[in-house]
Amino acid sequence: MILSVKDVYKSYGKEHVLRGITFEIEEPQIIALVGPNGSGKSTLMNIITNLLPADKGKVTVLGKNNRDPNIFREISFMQDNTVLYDYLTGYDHLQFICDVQGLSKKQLLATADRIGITSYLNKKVKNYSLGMKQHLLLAMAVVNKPKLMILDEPLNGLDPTSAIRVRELLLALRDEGTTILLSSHNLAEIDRVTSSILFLKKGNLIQENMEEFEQVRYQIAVDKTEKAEKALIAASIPVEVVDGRLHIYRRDVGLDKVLHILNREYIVIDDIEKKVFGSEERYRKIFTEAKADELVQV
Ligand SMILES: Nc1ncnc2c1ncn2[C@@H]1O[C@H](COP(=O)(O)OP(=O)(O)OP(=O)(O)O)[C@@H](O)[C@H]1O
Repeated sequence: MILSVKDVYKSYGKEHVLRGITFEIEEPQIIALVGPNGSGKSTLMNIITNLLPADKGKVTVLGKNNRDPNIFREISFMQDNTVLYDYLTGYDHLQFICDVQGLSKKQLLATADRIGITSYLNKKVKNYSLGMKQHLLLAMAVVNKPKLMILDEPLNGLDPTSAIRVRELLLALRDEGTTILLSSHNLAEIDRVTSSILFLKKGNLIQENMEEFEQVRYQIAVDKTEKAEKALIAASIPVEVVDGRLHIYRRDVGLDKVLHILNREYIVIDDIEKKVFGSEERYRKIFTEAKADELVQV
């Protein structure tokens, strides 16, 4: 078991932020924690890493109680950039972690190189841009080669090139066997990296696998819509016609089969558009349409 969170409650005064959160991560993967501002994502991450005590509940990290300080040899926690010191350099920050954890200078420099921060490693953090700070925080989270990384909004403030780099880094780390629990408001990026999402709503958790809700729909414009629709229905392919375009879900059939049938009927294809219904649509459904009694406690 990589992470087990059991029945965790947390209130600030009368505000009940977490109302019995339970979930487990068994296999290495990237899993996202998603919810509106103030829904309790940072609170949950702080509790998992024992920076904040829960009112009730139990957290086990890599088989150890999260109160065991030794867990930080195998996990890391990337918080927001308020944890950085303006008058220290990036190198100083990394060196501190390396000193505490007995890691070599070679490992420090290799990490800086991997994250792409070598060119500004010796500058003071007060001169860093938001993106540079994010990269330093990531380097600090990676340097001890953790089995579990907990990342609070790692994609915040990154330009598209940096976001692509960080996404590739996260996928590479996952392939190396690292489990990553990350919070993000960037749902398009989440679609690209995660296999599972934990939606936090009103203190409860709704856990969903991307495979289960992600849908791909092809919208095809053809010269003879009615003829195409009949041919597809005759081949038992479910199709809807919306605004003169054929709508077909990938879960029902492969695109190659559809194209084969249209070709066979001498139907000319003007345009094909692929639409992915991912976490953004799911988010909208959960946070704007779902009623409280639809919430599933996992
Ligand atoms: N130390 C604290 N004292 C009192 N209330 C707090 C404290 N920390 C957080 N809260 C409240 O708990 C709720 C959850 O905050 P939290 O920061 O965990 O949310 P979040 O999902 O991480 O938000 P965001 O997406 O904006 O980062 C908010 O209503 C916040 O005001």
